[in-house]
This record gives sequence, structure tokens and C-alpha cells, in this order.
Amino acid sequence: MARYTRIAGSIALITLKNPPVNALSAAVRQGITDSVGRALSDPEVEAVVLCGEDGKFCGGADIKEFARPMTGPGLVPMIDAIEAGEKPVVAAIEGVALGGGLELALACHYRIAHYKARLGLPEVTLGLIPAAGGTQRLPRLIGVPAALDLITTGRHVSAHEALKLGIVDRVTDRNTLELAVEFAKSVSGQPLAPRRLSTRQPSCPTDLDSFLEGAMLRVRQRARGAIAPVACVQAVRAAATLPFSQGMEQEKELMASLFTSAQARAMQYCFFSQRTVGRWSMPSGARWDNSKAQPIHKAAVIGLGTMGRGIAVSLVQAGIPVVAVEMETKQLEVAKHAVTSILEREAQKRGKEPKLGLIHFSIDLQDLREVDLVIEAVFEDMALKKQVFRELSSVCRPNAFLCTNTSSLDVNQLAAATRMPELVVGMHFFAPAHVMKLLEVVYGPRSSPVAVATAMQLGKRLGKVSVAVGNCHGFVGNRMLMPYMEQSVFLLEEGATPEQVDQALEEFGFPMGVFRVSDLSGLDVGWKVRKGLGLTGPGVAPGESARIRQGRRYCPLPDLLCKQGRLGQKTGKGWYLYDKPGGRVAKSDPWLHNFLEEYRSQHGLQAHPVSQQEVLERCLYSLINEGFRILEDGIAAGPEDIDTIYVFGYGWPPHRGGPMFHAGAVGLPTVLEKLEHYSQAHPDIPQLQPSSLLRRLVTAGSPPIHKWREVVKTVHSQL
Ligand SMILES: CC/C=C\CC(=O)SCCNC(=O)CCNC(=O)[C@H](O)C(C)(C)COP(=O)(O)OP(=O)(O)OC[C@H]1O[C@@H](n2cnc3c(N)ncnc32)[C@H](O)[C@@H]1OP(=O)(O)O
Repeated sequence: MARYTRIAGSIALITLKNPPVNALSAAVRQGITDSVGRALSDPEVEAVVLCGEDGKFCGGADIKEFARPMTGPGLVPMIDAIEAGEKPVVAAIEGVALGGGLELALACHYRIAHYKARLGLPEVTLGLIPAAGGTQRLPRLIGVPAALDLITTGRHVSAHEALKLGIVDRVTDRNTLELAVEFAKSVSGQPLAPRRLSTRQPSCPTDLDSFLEGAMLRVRQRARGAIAPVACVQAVRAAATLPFSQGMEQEKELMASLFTSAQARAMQYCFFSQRTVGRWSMPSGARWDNSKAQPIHKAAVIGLGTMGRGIAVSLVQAGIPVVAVEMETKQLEVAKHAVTSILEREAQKRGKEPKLGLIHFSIDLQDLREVDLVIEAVFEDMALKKQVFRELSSVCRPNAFLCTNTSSLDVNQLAAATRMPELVVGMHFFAPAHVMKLLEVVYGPRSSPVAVATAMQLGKRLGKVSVAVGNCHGFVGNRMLMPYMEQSVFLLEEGATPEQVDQALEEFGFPMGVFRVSDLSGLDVGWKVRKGLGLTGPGVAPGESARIRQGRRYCPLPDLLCKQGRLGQKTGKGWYLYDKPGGRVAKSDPWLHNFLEEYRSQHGLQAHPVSQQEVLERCLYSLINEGFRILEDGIAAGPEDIDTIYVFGYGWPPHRGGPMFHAGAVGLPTVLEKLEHYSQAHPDIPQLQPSSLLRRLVTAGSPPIHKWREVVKTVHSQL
């Protein structure tokens, strides 16, 4: 709803009231419509101030209403009435003005923002366009290039950037409402026509066509297959080339085709999943709302390789003092130089001073005595990590939280090496750790709820999307990746090329196919893991067949490439060829194609044409199947957790919701049928055998994804 009050004699104050973000629900739209009508018809009112309760202007249209039939007044007529009114309306923007919230502010004749406010049109991240006039008014206010940037990326801008761009008229560190009221009085009686954005001409680049073509190319590259960014460009083109009313018609048509699309559903599911994972729970019954996080005043990172450096940068950027530890002076100096450069570069990008004073570099573990939390990021070796945890346990305060950044090792074994195993959790960051949004918080059987709550809270402070997961090899993300990667190399044995597999995955929407990713991260990473698991190297029993391990099919191709020194981009060759070591542009490598042919003939393998459909079904359904096993095992609390991990950490296209959402969208019976088909064709690949949870869900009539937890619960209660 909206509250109407009269203040300072002649000012009508309209306050949006819909906690927590004053979203524009039907009741709020009705409240605004009624209040604006009242203010315009009251002869004693000279001007209007529009604000939001509790320091938040407006978080936009009410996303929860999107799935229901529309009721109440429409957003567009409400907004148009404000702009057309004969009394000045000033938006007092505190907190957020996002989506429909910013569109509402754009219809006001003046905008005043608190310096901490954030503004933006994030509809594209929900699979939509800003269709309450945002695509038509913003270009008319700040010009086509700047508007296109905001609309196609959905990024939020600070109040100061908004002022520079011309979105707001004033930024204040005073009481925004008081200033807005003073301002409203000062502009009362001034002509309103120039303030109505719908009447302005947008400023366009001289080469508009080529500018828009370039923009279209970029959005298509950035999010392959996503339809909303394309519609954003089309809507802004309409703003640049058509009169306002026709532009609005186009905006409406484009929105109509997006609103009910599968992509919009998927992206809105992602939005709510991100919030669902914040309400974490553990099988013990510990939850986000009954476990209290401890404050972290000072942290430490031990091991300053690529991951440790990124984690240290993340902590410093969040304003947390850090002790950064390496074992030897020489390594410490190299790391210090690298971390300082990243901090300086990142600060420059944000127009801020680097917080170099917050980081202390050391080779002395005694420097960790005062810290509240340590994140270990040493080499991925169990014996070494255990040694580090033993030392940390004796050096650190008894109540210090000890976290490991391991990507797959057993957190419980590390906990066992300490005096306080309940204070040990995994904090699995993703490279580069200061950029990637995902954090897997891994709890072992002995991790205390306080330790989990503290790691989750710290993740939030670092700006991460934190997901609490159970302890198993590879946790959630990497565990699901294993069958996916296995399928991709099996497909090479059967006749596919890396190019074909990558193309299929990239057309599905991944930014990079599996082989390009492998070249980028280095083939030796997986090689080391496989050695550790006894799948290759000295751990393999003598006489064991090259293509069978532990009784199941194994593909030695990645190991063979590693043995030849083909480790990916860093050596200039891997699955692809690069112009030099460290080169980034992947080219097809005839050597590799010959190598594959020789390998197949050596092992008596008959190559057959592999279709794009087979690539997708085998790679994606084996990954999804593992996701069902993870749910069955209680390693992830729900499908939303898995999907959030994949969208934020593994490049799963958000417009496809995440692997588990995708399974639901394809249809669980179809996924089951395909897995049955492929597992019959490949009985030596157990990962293709459908999980019992998938079977149960299909038997239960394939309920919608938000009901899966109930089926999982019945599985657990029967165990
Ligand atoms: C014709 C169509 C015209 C316009 C279309 C639109 O306006 S689409 C909506 C555009 N707006 C957005 O995309 C903003 C979405 N919200 C956010 O980005 C953040 O929630 C926000 C506002 C920055 C606040 O972040 P914070 O971290 O403080 O809170 P949190 O995200 O946990 O949200 C708190 C609860 O509010 C719910 N919520 C947030 N925004 C909306 C919304 N627009 N509609 C409905 N509900 C919203 C959110 O789900 C949380 O509730 P919970 O029950 O915990 O899930």
C-alpha cells in the first residue's frame, strides 16, 4: 500500500509501504494511483514527494506476483499519470531504486538520492526488459549508449555514478526526505514540460546503426541463446528511432513475448534460489535462524598461490584486516607483489584507494595468534594440509575458526588433526577468488552450527553467494563435474572431437565448452586428482587394462596428453593449439585429431558420428543424475542449492535455471528414459544408471521442483 500525508503545508508525501523492499504489488500500485490522484486534485497541494518506507525507495515490480494473474492498476498507466500531472513530483531515493522502482522515479519530475542508494534496471537478469517505460525514458535522459549499458547488463549504479550519468539531480548525505521536501517547495510553479522525459529526444551516437549492431553482437556473445538481452537492444533501438508512444508499443510487445517465456521462469527461479540458499540448514537441524555467527575482526590466509592471493584480496576489499602467510621469504615476496598489484588494480577500477594497510605479509605462524579465522589455501595435498591444521591448532586462539579452501579433500580428516574439530569447515572459493561469486561452505559431521553460520556470514560480507553443503569427495560442484567430464572424453573415444563437444555445450549456453575450460585451468589439475584417487600413475595395479579402472570404464586420454606435456594454455597446447605458451586463442590442432584416430585404432574403437543431441544428453544428464544422488545423500539441502552452485560457479547459463531446474524443464520422465537408454548402451559406466531419487520422482508423478524436498525427505526417513 502507500501512505498519504500532508507535510510542510503544501507538500503531499506519498510513502510506499510493502516490506522488505517496497515492491510494487497490486496494493502498492493501487495506493500510489489513489494518492497521486488525491494530491493532483487537492488545490492546497503544490508539489508531491514520493519515498519508500524504512529507507528503501523501491525494489521494483513484485516478482512474486509474476506467476499469478495480474490484478490492480497497471504500472504503465500509473507511471504515465505521474509524469503527465500538473504538479511537480520529486522522488526521494534512499536504499534502492531498481527496475519498476527506477522507472517510477524516472516518471517523477526530479530525483534526489541519498549517497548510499543504488539504482538500476536489473530486469534483464530476470529474463525481462524494463517495460514500464524504462527502455524509452532512460535513453531520453542519459543518452542511448549509457542507457543501453545499464539496460543490457542490469548492473546497479551508485548514487554518485547516477549523478554523473544524469539519472538523478542531487545526491545528499543529509536526510533525503527533508531535502526532497525543501526541493519540492523550491520548484513548485516552475514549468514541468522540460522535465517530462517522454517529450525529450534521446541523444544518439552519429553511427547509430553500427553502434546498435555492435551492441547486439556483444549481448549475443555475452549470454549465448538468452533472449532478454536481445530484446533490450531492440527496445532501446525503438527509443532511438521512434516517437515515444510507438517506442512504448514496441516495449510492450517485446515484454509480452518475454513475460511468459521459459527463460524468464528460469531466471526468476534463479533469483529466488539465491535467496533460498541463504536460509541454509544442516541434517542435524541447525539452521540459519537458530545458529549465531561470530564476528570476524581479523582473518588470516595461509598459502599464497593463486587461490590464497584471491582470498586475501577478497578479505581486504571487504575491509577485514588479514595476515597473509607463506612458508618462505622468496615466495612471500612474489605473493606480496601479486596481491598488492591486484588490490591496486581493483581499487583503481572502483575509483577508490587500495586498502593496503589492512594486509600484513608474514612467514611466521606466530602472527596468527590474534586472528578470529584462518583460511588454509596450501597445495592440494592431504598430508601437507593435515600438518598445517595441526600447527594452526596449536598456534591460534582455541576459539579461532579453521577453514580449508580444499576443492575436494575430506574436511573431516582435517578437523581430526585439530584440537577443536567443531571449529573446522570448508570454505571452497572459485578462481579467481576475488571475482567469482560462489562459495561452497562445507560442513563435516563434527562442524558446529556456529562455525557454519560464521563461514556463511563471512561469505556474505565478501559479497559471495554462499551455499552450505555436506562433506564428500568434490562436495557438490566438483562431484557433479566428474561424470560430466568423463562423458566428454568417452565421446572422444567414440568419434567426437573436442570442437564438436565444445560447440554443443557453448550453443547450449555455457561460456566455454568442457575442453576449452580444461585448457584454461590446466590439464594437470585433474591429473593430480586422478593420481590421488589411484586412477592413474603409480597407484594403478600392474596389468590393469588402460581403459578400465576399479571395474568401470576409464578414459586415459587426458593422462596421455599430460604425459606429453600438453597441459593446456600454459604450455601452448592441450586439447587445442595456442600460438604460444600462455596464449588464449584456441585453434583446432590437426595433431590432436591424428592422435585421437591412432588412439582409437590402437584400442580397437570404432568411431561413429556423434550428434549434438548425444553430446548434450550424455554430458548434462550424467551431471544431473549425480545431482540427484547428491540430494539423496543429503549433501545438498535442495535442488536450489545445486542450481545456485552451477549458475554462480560453473558457468551454467542462468536462462536455463541450473541443472536440476533444467531436468524439470526437459521433463523428468525424459531424463530418466534417456539415462536408461545410455546406461543400457554403456553398462560399464555406472554414472549413467538412473539414480533412485530420479526414479522416485518420476513414480511420484514428476512434481514441480519446489516439491522435490518433500520426496527427498521421504527417502531420508526410510534410510
Ligand atoms: C512491467 C514490468 C516492470 C518492471 C519489472 C521489475 O521491476 S522486475 C523487478 C526488478 N527488481 C529487481 O530485480 C530487484 C530484485 N531485488 C534485489 O535485487 C534485492 O532483493 C535488493 C532489493 C537489492 C535487496 O537486497 P537484500 O540483500 O537487502 O535483500 P534480499 O535480496 O534478501 O531480499 C529480501 C526479500 O525481499 C524479496 N524481494 C526483493 N526484491 C523483490 C521484488 N522486486 N519483488 C518481490 N520480492 C522481492 C526477496 O525475495 C527477499 O524475500 P525472501 O522471502 O527472503 O525471498
